[in-house]
Amino acid sequence: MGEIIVVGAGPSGIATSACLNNLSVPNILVEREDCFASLWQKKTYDRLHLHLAKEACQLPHMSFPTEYPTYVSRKQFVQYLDDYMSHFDVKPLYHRSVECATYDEVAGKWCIKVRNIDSDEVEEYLAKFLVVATGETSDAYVPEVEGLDSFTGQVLHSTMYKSGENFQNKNVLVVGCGNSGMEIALDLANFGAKPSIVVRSPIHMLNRELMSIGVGLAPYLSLDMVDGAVVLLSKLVFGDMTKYGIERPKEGPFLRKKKYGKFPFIDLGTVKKIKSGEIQVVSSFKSIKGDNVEFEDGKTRRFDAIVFATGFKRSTKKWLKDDFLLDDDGFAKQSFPSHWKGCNGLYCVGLSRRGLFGAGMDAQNIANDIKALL
Ligand SMILES: Cc1cc2nc3c(=O)[nH]c(=O)nc-3n(C[C@H](O)[C@H](O)[C@H](O)COP(=O)(O)OP(=O)(O)OC[C@H]3O[C@@H](n4cnc5c(N)ncnc54)[C@H](O)[C@@H]3O)c2cc1C
Ligand SMILES: NC(=O)C1=CN([C@@H]2O[C@H](COP(=O)(O)OP(=O)(O)OC[C@H]3O[C@@H](n4cnc5c(N)ncnc54)[C@H](OP(=O)(O)O)[C@@H]3O)[C@@H](O)[C@H]2O)C=CC1
Ligand SMILES: O=C(O)C(=O)Cc1c[nH]c2ccccc12
Repeated sequence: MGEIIVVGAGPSGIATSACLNNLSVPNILVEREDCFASLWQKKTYDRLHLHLAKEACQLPHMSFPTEYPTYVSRKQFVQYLDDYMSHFDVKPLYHRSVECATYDEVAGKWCIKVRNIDSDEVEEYLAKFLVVATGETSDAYVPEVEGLDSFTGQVLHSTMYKSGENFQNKNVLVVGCGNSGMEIALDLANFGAKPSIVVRSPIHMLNRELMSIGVGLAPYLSLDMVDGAVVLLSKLVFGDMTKYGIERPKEGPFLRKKKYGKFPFIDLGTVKKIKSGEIQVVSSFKSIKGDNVEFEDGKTRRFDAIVFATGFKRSTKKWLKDDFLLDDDGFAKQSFPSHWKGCNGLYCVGLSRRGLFGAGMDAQNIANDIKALL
């Protein structure tokens, strides 16, 4: 029994539990993995850093240590979260996977079925409030590809990739040119592999400085003006990339993020390696036969490994029996700023494509709302 159940001990769930503890509101935080921030501890690659300045990534009531760099490393971020949990007395129940949550109109409570992965028993919780903090990247997405099961080389999703250490001199196909794919291709090239990356759609190329300019201008200028400035600077910095097989979209990067949730690619050195030929850009592929990949442009090439950096999906709607709070893709259905509050004491945090900063704001809003309702 617990009046408040928070599902997911990533940054969002940790921040929510901390904000509730800060208001002396008891809560139970459940997590399916055996650790907190499992994405950051177990499902991201070694060289990863936060790609927004630390001021835009810290959780409520605790700044990053002053000695931290502007762009915090994965390990530093995990250490910060560990310190944050200790400071706010956040204690997740691990190896608890939520499998069903339904609202009991008569009891006026959420009935939550949680599988204890250690005992394989199903634990049942009744709660007045339910907070969904299961993340935008909770399930790896790998597209169906004709002949993939015939591929003789290594196949992995970006969540399984750690570094290019074991890929030296290997021909590696990276599928997907989001921030994961573009940085994994860079990492492979740095370790002496021979990466090719599939770019199937136009993409914007920014770097940390341009991103910072865009985020800094956003509160003062229209989206059009911010995008205009950032795209002009991007063209000055990166030049025309069409000869390398990369087009820019017609709509600006910040408009695309707002309209489609498409994050701009923030370059950390990939573009230079594409220009030098150390990273080859290839078109979409049609099929796989053994260790040969056939591309839409008719070319066939041999690869030793395929890394699917093809993003994520969400399975929240499979266990959460509610149609108001989340859309079918598992993102907040309502638009900012009231996206975090549902009906019958249901809330979501970190599901509005506004990153860690947005998740922190959601967490504080939810804790304040629940406190006022108790
Ligand atoms: C490679 C990568 C880099 C990123 N870099 C940045 C960045 O620089 N800046 C930024 O703002 N954002 C970044 N993001 C976005 C990312 O979503 C956030 O950084 C952050 O992880 C969101 O925290 P969260 O707690 O909402 O989700 P998550 O960190 O995904 O945590 C969700 C937790 O819920 C648990 N869970 C899921 N389903 C269940 C269930 N049914 N029962 C119990 N537990 C469950 C999961 O195991 C997980 O631990 C990045 C994402 C990726 C993949
Ligand atoms: N802090 C950091 O440095 C990093 C942050 N991130 C963040 O993590 C989140 C997830 O990023 P990421 O893992 O890159 O996932 P994304 O969803 O951002 O990108 C997925 C990519 O895969 C492509 N894709 C999907 N299916 C196919 C297919 N069948 N064939 C070819 N290409 C395909 C997409 O192309 P299309 O657009 O055409 O659909 C897209 O380029 C984002 O918020 C990102 O910003 C990720 C890595 C590093
Ligand atoms: O998911 C990520 O990688 C993020 O950095 C989230 C994010 C929050 N605000 C943004 C503005 C532009 C690009 C990404 C983000």
